[in-house]
Amino acid sequence: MLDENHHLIQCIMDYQSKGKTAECTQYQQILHRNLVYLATIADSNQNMQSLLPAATEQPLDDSNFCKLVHKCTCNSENEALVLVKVFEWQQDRTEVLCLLSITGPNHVSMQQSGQNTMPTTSLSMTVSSHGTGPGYSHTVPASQNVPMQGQGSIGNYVSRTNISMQSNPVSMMHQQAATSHYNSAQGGSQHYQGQSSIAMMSQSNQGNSMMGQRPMGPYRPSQQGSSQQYMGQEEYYSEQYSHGQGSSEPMNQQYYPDGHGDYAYQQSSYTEQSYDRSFEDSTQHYYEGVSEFYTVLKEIPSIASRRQDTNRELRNSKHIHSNSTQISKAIQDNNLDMTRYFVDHRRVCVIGGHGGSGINSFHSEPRKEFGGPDGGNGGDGGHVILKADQQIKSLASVLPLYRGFHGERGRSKNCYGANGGYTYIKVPVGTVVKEDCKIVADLAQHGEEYVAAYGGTGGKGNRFFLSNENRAPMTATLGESGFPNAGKSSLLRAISNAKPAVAPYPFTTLNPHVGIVHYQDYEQVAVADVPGIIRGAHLNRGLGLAFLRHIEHCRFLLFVVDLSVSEPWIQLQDLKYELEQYEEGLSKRPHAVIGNKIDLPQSKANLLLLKERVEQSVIPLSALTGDNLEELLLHLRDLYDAYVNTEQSRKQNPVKW
Ligand SMILES: Nc1nc2c(ncn2[C@@H]2O[C@H](COP(=O)(O)OP(=O)(O)OP(=O)(O)O)[C@@H](O)[C@H]2O)c(=O)[nH]1
Ligand SMILES: [Mg+2]
Repeated sequence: MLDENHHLIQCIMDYQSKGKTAECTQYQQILHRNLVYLATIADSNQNMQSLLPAATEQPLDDSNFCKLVHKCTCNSENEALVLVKVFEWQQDRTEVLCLLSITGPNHVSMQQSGQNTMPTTSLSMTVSSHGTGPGYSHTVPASQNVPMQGQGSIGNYVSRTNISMQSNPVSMMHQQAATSHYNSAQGGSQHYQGQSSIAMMSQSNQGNSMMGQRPMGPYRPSQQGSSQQYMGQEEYYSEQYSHGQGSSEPMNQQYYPDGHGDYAYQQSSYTEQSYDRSFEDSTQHYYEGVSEFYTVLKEIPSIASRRQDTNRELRNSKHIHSNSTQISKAIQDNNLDMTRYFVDHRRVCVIGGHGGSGINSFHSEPRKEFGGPDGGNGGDGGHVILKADQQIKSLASVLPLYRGFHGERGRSKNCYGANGGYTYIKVPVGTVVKEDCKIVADLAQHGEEYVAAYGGTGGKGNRFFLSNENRAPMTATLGESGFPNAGKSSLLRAISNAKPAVAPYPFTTLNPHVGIVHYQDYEQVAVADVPGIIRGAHLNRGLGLAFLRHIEHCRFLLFVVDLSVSEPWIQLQDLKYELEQYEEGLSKRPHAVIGNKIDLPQSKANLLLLKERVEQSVIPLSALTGDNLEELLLHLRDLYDAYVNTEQSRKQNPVKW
């Protein structure tokens, strides 16, 4: 890649000196893609991220940008440090999108954890999600907006996942390209702040990235064109193919219109059966007809995918297509050897759409000045979904990065924001999807789907927080990740016969629920599941803390935190802080910290970090699978016995259920 960038930069500088702006722009765009690609790798690499702040050079202007990249790229071959600045080319060209640092030693580890551990052509995608829960539907007449200010829910959460995809051999060129092992990128970072509670307490939650494990909900019609992105992609390809057929390629040959044609170049008589040809035959056939400006070159596979992108960019240029001889010469002059490979392995970063924000609005009209809150909820962010399609024959059309559509913000008159549409990524039948080196999906049938990134939950409008206690709530939450809460209700269901509602969105539980835990010696402990608490709850944000009065008489507390999100200790800190604000000393009652969702892949790492940061022991468990519930029950009993002993030593009768 660096080698390739080096060529590109030389071309750009050449063209600049010759005043050929069109060509120059074209190459700049290609270079930009490469750099964004590098940035994607950096994004998934902690080592590199940690280096980013160190590289704070001032933004460069258009004239010296290329020189900087040139210099840095050249340095990279001999020196330990490479700095690459990625600029926004289309606009003012001075905005630094990303600073990328690669050091020699770290580079090695980066390769291991990231891109270069991929055997051949691979890609990384980033994913983030945000969404909304269900809301109330109120019919409210005309209203007027009151100046509103959405109050942040507890934190921003971005679920980011790197996925490795392998297309199972269809035939043809797989033998060389594919290898038997794949390493997916490290899971990206997630930023989540939350709390959780048992009297049971836990924060109204965001976030988990159990993308592969959450059952996919029923289809929603695509509102912003779930398939828009893909369609756009198709348009992109079909456009370039039509150019491709224009002047430089034989008339009796055509590309598949679905993207794999990029590599599966065929003659019109070429049928599906042709895929069963031997590798050599196919290869030979493959390069027929493109010899005009593509030279067959054996190159390292990891560069091949980038060359394909470059190749695609070049062919996409009307200017270049109008003068194929010129581009052919340009490629040869600059040693830009283009090779096509069957793409059977991609690393993709997918980011779910953000949930729209809820709004804070009050209804008002003549003779009805105080009509009450009517701020609608935000819409859910759109999922990013991989879908097996038998028309797709390779992963060539899969891009390195997909972002879901965002949900719309809520409006006054209790109008809910529209949900973000789904984004579909079409992949060949037989595609295997991996996250963190684990196979999470095998799309073996046409039409099978895998939700790679969930859209986030939209925020709640202030209408949601209307209650008898608060007739004029000023709270509205921002759109965020729509991932489930910490699992307090799930836990109560697991350890008792209580059946509180469980759902993958915040504020599922609106009122405290009590369940009874039975022990073999007929002792019983009552456990209360309370609504989630968000940061600022003591200021009446979210559902406030009013419900905590129900648990003021609880003798001990169970703090349930979601281990599947990053920095779970922040959930704990926030929760304790809010309790302390509600009643001094409340957070210091005898308590236990429960790390829920230990069944999720990223939880184990988070558990270690959490244990380092909290003094008391943490009980890791999974309310879903029942893992380690015994430890909780024993600890609960210890807390209970300690309470009983304390009361008895004070010659008081312990309160028993
Ligand atoms: N993978 C996994 N998912 C879990 C676990 N516990 C709960 N969940 C899921 O997390 C989501 C939220 O669970 P709830 O029990 O409703 O969470 P809560 O803390 O009660 O949420 P609120 O009532 O909204 O505050 C649900 O989709 C559960 O299936 C667990 O141990 N592992
Ligand atoms: Mg609940």
